[in-house]
Amino acid sequence: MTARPLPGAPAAEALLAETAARAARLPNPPHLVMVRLGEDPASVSYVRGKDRKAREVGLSSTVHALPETTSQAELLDLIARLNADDAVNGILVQLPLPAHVSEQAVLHAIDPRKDVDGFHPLNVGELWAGRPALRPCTPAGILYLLDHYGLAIAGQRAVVVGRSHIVGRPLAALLLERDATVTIAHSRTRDLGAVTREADLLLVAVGRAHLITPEMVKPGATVIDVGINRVPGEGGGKAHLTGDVHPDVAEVAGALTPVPGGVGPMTIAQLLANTASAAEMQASRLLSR
Ligand SMILES: NC(=O)C1=CN([C@@H]2O[C@H](COP(=O)(O)OP(=O)(O)OC[C@H]3O[C@@H](n4cnc5c(N)ncnc54)[C@H](OP(=O)(O)O)[C@@H]3O)[C@@H](O)[C@H]2O)C=CC1
Ligand SMILES: Nc1nc(=O)c2c([nH]1)NC[C@@H]1CN(c3ccc(C(=O)N[C@@H](CCC(=O)O)C(=O)O)cc3)C=[N+]21
Repeated sequence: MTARPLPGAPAAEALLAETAARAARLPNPPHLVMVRLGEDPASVSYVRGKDRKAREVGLSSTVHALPETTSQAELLDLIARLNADDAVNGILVQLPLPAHVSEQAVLHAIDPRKDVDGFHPLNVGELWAGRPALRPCTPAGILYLLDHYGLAIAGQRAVVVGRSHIVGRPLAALLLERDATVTIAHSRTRDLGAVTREADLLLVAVGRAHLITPEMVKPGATVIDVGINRVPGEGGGKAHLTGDVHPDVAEVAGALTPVPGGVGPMTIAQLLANTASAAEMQASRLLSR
């Protein structure tokens, strides 16, 4: 048996088309502002990809590429100006930040109504309370992908491997909201394979190439591979990307997302959908004040 592939592109295209239609209904194109510090190649490439897609769907997008040495005070000052600017609907500060800048201070500073990453503590709290709010892009994008392919969530045994604030924890919250029975595994989990083998729906966000091997997967399970690992090319050849899930898992799983081309495109599409949501909420607030 070989697992049904779950490519991100068709699901991402559907979400991007919905977003373009919502953007066209607003008086002005939703405006996303992204801020990055330094020249980390992965961050440069991700921000460029988001900026390009934003324009494709009729959003406006501005990138502030600041030097690595930018002080925390300067960054907080920029965020304050973006918060106060009614022409800015969404703000994203690319992570990770340099060590001299407190991630917590930055994420607290962003106006929760413009927090298109869903990382502000107010939005985190609303998420766990099951109330409407801006939701983190990778987890929300994964749920959209599951729905797009008609894969069941309610009543399923879901195992999330990884408990980061950007993927694992919010993903667990969204699955719980959709009535899955959720387990969160992490680096201190004993006998990881025994836990993952219980999963009808296995979602892996760790950042270790090929951590999940076939004997760790229940036959027929749906496997979502969030990991993005850069593997240097052999003998100085070109580097390539690989996931947290071993390719042989395709022989056991019922369905499996590829890396690249799986969850990554969903993250970008969801970010733009969140920007449209933020703009819609702000437009209705401006009308009523
Ligand atoms: N496709 C996409 O859109 C995105 C992809 N990513 C990718 O997803 C991966 C995870 O990212 P992120 O969540 O930010 O990573 P973090 O490094 O923040 O978190 C990794 C998590 O994995 C856990 N972990 C580490 N080793 C093991 C192990 N051997 N067994 C079980 N759990 C383990 C850690 O546990 P503990 O808490 O105990 O330390 C931690 O909770 C990365 O490859 C990243 O590049 C991230 C965001 C978006
Ligand atoms: N404030 C903030 N918000 C984020 O959402 C955020 C962040 N910081 N920091 C880093 C992580 C990572 N992330 C990805 C986005 C797109 C792809 C993506 O498009 N991946 C392509 C491949 C891209 C490539 O070729 O390098 C794919 O999987 O097909 C991957 C990873 C968002 N993150």
